[in-house]
Amino acid sequence: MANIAKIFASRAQCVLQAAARQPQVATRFSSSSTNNNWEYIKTEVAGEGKNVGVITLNRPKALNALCNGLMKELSTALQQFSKDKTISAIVLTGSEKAFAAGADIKEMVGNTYSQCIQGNFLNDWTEVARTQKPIIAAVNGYALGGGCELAMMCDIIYAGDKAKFGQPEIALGTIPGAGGTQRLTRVVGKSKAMEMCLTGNMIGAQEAEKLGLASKVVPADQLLGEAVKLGEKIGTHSNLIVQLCKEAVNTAYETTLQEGLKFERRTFHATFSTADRKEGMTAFAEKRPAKFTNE
Ligand SMILES: C=C(C)C(=O)SCCNC(=O)CCNC(=O)[C@H](O)C(C)(C)COP(=O)(O)OP(=O)(O)OC[C@H]1O[C@@H](n2cnc3c(N)ncnc32)[C@H](O)[C@@H]1OP(=O)(O)O
Repeated sequence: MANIAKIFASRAQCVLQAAARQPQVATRFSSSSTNNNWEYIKTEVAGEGKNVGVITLNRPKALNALCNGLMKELSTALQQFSKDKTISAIVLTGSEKAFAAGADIKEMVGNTYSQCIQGNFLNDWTEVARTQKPIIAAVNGYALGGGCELAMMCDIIYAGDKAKFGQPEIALGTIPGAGGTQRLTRVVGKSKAMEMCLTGNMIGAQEAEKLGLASKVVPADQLLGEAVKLGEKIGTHSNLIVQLCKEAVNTAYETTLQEGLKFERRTFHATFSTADRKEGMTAFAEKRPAKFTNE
């Protein structure tokens, strides 16, 4: 028992991310501190405290179809924001017409079975789901196929009121390959996931919210601002504890209830090895705002 507590405590120390956070105010963007030598994406930092990393998929002519080059840039940008101690949360967005219209059909049309197997096609997309910091998908327009799967790899989905989600791979003679049959089913249940995957029919933003796929629907032109505000709100808390909390929620999708409850309990116990847990509770008792140090 003591050993397990120690493992979790040391893990808590290992994932330490120091960052100065600022209170939530208006949304502000700046690209000055980020690398913008990208071909398929744009990156910037946003928020009053410049602690929200924003990645915009930027391949408008192909409705942000997720070609290899785009996915490689996305992975790199996610890794950069993950390592950046000033960043508390990441927003991933696209254009007003398309978050992403799926994997690039023209790029994969000539793929053979042996190439897919030997290259483990689409495996590198999992970088998104492996990211330790919270990622908010801000979805306007089409999120289809790999686009819907990409949104579901994020932690929270905010949808613009014209967003459309779907898994249309069946119409191409294939099936979802990056989580569409798995993550979607866990979120919306078998009947709806089966209907979407077997027909290729899209659902709108309101229905996505009703089903729990999106947590909020906002007017399209306010979407990015709302997503950044959410990132800023998350950033007012300890980055360290946010990371542990994200891991605990994600564990609910990976394991049995009993194992998940055990993981949660031990992670909860591990927070008692952190300075931020002590500070959070002390600040409450002293009726003052907490000053987290991510330790
Ligand atoms: C993980 C896997 C296996 C997958 O994701 S498979 C792909 C799943 N996604 C899809 O099947 C959606 C494919 N796209 C579409 O059905 C239609 O483009 C939409 C989204 C309904 C939009 O329709 P429209 O508004 O009429 O735009 P449309 O003219 O089709 O698209 C604009 C351009 O983007 C291109 N494009 C759109 N989606 C694309 C995709 N997934 N891959 C490659 N190119 C794509 C399209 O070919 C066109 O290019 P061009 O102007 O050179 O002809």
